[in-house]
Amino acid sequence: MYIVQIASECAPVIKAGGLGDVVYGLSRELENRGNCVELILPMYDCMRYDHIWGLHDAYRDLGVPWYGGEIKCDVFCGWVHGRLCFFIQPKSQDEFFNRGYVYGGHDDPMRFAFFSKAAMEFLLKSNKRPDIIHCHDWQTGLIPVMLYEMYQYYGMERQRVCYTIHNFRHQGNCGNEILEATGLNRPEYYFHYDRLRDNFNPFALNLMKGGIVYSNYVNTVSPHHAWEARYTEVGYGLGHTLELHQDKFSGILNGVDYNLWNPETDELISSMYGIDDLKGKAKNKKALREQLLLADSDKPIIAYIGRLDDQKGVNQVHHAIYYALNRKAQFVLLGSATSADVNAKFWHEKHFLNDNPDVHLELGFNEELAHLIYAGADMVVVPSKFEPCGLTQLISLKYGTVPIVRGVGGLLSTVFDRDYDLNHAPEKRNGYVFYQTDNYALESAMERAIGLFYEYPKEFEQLVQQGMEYDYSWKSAGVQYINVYDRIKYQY
Ligand SMILES: Nc1ncnc2c1ncn2[C@@H]1O[C@H](COP(=O)(O)OP(=O)(O)O[C@H]2O[C@H](CO)[C@@H](O)[C@H](O)[C@H]2O)[C@@H](O)[C@H]1O
Repeated sequence: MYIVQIASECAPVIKAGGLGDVVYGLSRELENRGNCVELILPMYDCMRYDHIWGLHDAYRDLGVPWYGGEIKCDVFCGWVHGRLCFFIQPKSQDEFFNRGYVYGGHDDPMRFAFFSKAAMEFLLKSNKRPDIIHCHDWQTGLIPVMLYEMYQYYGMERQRVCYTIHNFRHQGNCGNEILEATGLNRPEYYFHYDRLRDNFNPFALNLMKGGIVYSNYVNTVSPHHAWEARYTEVGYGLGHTLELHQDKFSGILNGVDYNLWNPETDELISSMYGIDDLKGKAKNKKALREQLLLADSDKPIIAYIGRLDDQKGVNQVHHAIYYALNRKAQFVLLGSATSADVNAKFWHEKHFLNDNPDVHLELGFNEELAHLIYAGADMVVVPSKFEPCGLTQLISLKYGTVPIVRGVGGLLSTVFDRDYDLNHAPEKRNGYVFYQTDNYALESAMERAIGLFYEYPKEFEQLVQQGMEYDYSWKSAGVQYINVYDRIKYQY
């Protein structure tokens, strides 16, 4: 099968979070299964160009219709760790992707609507006719809309779209200028509730809703979150739309790319190790302490890695730092804030804790350090308010780092409480789970984990190994996505 992935991120060349990991890892898995996979991405100025091999011209002066005129784009092509990627670089004064950031512009819907339009023009004009176009999140929600309403009449009538939602919180709400810009026009048509009109703001279009309505198949990234999105508030207003389109909606649990995330082969950590030899893990703990200037001691290291965002339960992340310190544990945080106030709060905290030898807060994005933390920490906390899948706990399990998570979304489907999970035999349990959003719930789970570490080290080590035994690779998800593609390929 010929599959084109269109997305705003692909690790490691451009990664703001888990979306990038998934786009890369899934593409690799699909190729390993004998499919031809290509990726289309924006050409950001802030990409990790050192991860692109053989970057060269693929299409000069691609004319992309925009507001009745056109914007010329150059399309470059190169390999990102073996994946063939096309990068779209618009030549316009808007400088859509030359701003030193991936997201965060006041005109983000316009930037990514342009990207979506340009990706479709590129497919059309370079005569690429994939069996499947796989789009991700609101940034590419307009692609199935444009395919169905325009491009099928230009010769792309056989292409089918799979649309994956990684985060319902961000839906790409915008006004009807997007319709004018992309040439879709006809606001009276698109502003219908059955099409793109936002379910709650009658004056706004919703790009994610467009993706749901027009795609041949829609999924989110875990079965439990698929249920939550339909029936609880974490669908952020799209529950009714999902209900209407339930026959083409499901949840497929993400995998982790064990080529990149595997302590037995990871070159970014200080000492490689496997399930049968955890001495290497102890060396990484030492290396982590040395790198972050933490005191050498017998204490466990508890970590948090992730965006510092309301979704991730920032207040509980903050609480976890102090609880860990009170309970004789060390704490390492690696995170980048998504809002100015959270950023200020954690910078304040970093200064306040600067001289404490048991804590290190690293504010920013650092892929290399993330590897060392996964390898060197004993436990990781994930107190998310909602979590469509969550990769942190999956990576942690592979690195023998015990996850302490809130029981929501994909966290609930992948972490099984050592003391209380009645659905799994004791030897299949792999972490700690709490449910409520208050600090006591988090404390009780942390307390149990720290207690086991100090009081029953052998049992703690066994828990570590039980976690490492889990296989959360892309194998299973790869099969499920191919089944979806097969199902929609001949659909009319
Ligand atoms: N400061 C930092 N420095 C280095 N690395 C960092 C980092 N902050 C985060 N990361 C890395 O980024 C990834 C984050 O994965 P998450 O699953 O938490 O994704 P996120 O919430 O962004 O994405 C959404 O999409 C993914 C993918 O579908 C879903 O799993 C998730 O639930 C959903 O919210 C991990 O690989 C983590 O190590």
